[in-house]
Amino acid sequence: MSSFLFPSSSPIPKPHWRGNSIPRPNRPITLSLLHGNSYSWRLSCKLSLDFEESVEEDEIPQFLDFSAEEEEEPSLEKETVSAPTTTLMQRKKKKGDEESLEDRFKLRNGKEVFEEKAYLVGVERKGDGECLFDIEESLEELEQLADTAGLMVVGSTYQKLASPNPRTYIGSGKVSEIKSAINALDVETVIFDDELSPGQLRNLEKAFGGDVRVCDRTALILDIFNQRAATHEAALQVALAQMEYQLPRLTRMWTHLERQSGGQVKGMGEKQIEVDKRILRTQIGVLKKELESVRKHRKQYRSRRVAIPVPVVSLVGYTNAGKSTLLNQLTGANVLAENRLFATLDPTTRRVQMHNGKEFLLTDTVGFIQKLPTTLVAAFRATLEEISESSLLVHVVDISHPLANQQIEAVEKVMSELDVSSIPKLVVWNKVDRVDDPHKIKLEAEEHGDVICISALTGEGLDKFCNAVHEKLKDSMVWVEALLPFDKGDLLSTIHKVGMVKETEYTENGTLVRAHVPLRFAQLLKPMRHLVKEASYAKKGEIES
Ligand SMILES: Nc1nc2c(ncn2[C@@H]2O[C@H](COP(=O)(O)OP(=O)(O)OP(=O)(O)O)[C@@H](O)[C@H]2O)c(=O)[nH]1
Ligand SMILES: [Mg+2]
Repeated sequence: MSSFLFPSSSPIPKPHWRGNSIPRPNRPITLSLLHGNSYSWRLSCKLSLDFEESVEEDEIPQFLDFSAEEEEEPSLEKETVSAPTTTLMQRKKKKGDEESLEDRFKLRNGKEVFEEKAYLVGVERKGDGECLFDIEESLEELEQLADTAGLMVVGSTYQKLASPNPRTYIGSGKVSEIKSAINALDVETVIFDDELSPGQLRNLEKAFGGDVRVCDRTALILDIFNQRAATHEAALQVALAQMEYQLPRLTRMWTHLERQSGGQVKGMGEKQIEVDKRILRTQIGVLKKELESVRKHRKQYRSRRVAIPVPVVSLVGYTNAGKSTLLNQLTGANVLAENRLFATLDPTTRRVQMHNGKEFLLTDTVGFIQKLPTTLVAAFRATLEEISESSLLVHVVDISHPLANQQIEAVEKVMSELDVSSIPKLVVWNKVDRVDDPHKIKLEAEEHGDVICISALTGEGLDKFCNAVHEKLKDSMVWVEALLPFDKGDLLSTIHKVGMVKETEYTENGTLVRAHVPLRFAQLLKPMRHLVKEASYAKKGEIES
């Protein structure tokens, strides 16, 4: 566990342990520490249990179930036992369905997670032209997100409203309807398609009863990012985004104090909330400092890369569009590419060598999604800054997706927030092997003019893609004439690799090159460009005399 998330002295989390299987001697068991009130926090660790005495099979508890009470905790903490712990046990006993419960532990993102039953809820805003996806499409995507997070979606509903209800997001009738569905379908988590305010979250939890976890799209995405974070920097960024999300939502945690004491300690809960918030703010500060130092290191690495005059091309696009598959195809890299959302969080850069000997660096990075949480965009800004330093942006589109147009718009919306409008762009329609009528799609692409059709999976169109990249890179190159002395043969071969050579001429003082080269490289060639001027002045002088 990352110690910055839940230091043992912090009263913020309500740790709640769940074991994944029936404990038996010498059999490894995975314990998951779940946060009681939010879906956002989870830690898993594997351990083996030693039984001190032999016990009969039927005496062995069917599921390990620890609450924070068993640990040395401050007394305030002891009073807050997470409700879902008992729910899971009761539910299991109630159903008597031991095996099916064990079956619900699934491997997700390399981690074992308990596949909770989830119910999805959305609101369609009447007359809202802002929304790119209609409500059913948005809920479908939410289902994919839930699946990626390791949840089992058992139902969904939505309501058309002029604007979401400020108290409960949905109307009271809908709340009752969902309550019935919770009972009928044995729902453990209700996920809302929009970010809920702290008040809405609290009221909904109250309305559904303590057993049910209520979370929103943002918490779900943060949870996926948390599961996916593979590097230290990504983990820090996600933890920061989670804490920023959590900060205004701390309010509900201590309200039980007032309830339990019949109001005698009124105000105590509020005091504790302030303490919690202060602790969380301190942790946020520590995280930010740690992130800064990690970033400093990455910057150093990047500046070393900048010294290499190879143009950088960044792949951007909606999550699952095929960016990593394209990088893998072109470079033989081994970036995880799979049919789940947010497979990639960290930027990966590889060198692409084209058939004609030209080279460029290709960077794959985190995918976008509609309603991307602002806390995440802010936390990942540094990672996304890599994009703003590229010579070319390649927007990868999954053209086989029924919502390709909406996805394009969603990507453009995020890009407009990133201040990259000055960088040349190339649009690539990927997965042409999956469309019903590839011929029609290719004709459409031709009509658009600036679109390349490819299949990153089969390799179709990749040569055309590389040529288009090279042509586009010319936009970010500058025209130079340089006289390279004969002992600078290495520079000449670099110009051939990264630039576009129009002509070379061998003179008695060296090779005269006329070419388009990346701006950074043009600066490196400055002394040799002066040589051209000097040579032409000298020539002019000779003619005149
Ligand atoms: N049929 C087909 N499938 C593809 C193609 N390109 C990618 N895929 C599949 O689409 C899924 C997503 O591919 P990724 O490369 O992981 O997508 P990504 O854009 O990197 O996704 P994120 O990292 O989540 O942003 C994988 O199952 C790929 O095999 C293609 O050209 N044709
Ligand atoms: Mg990827």
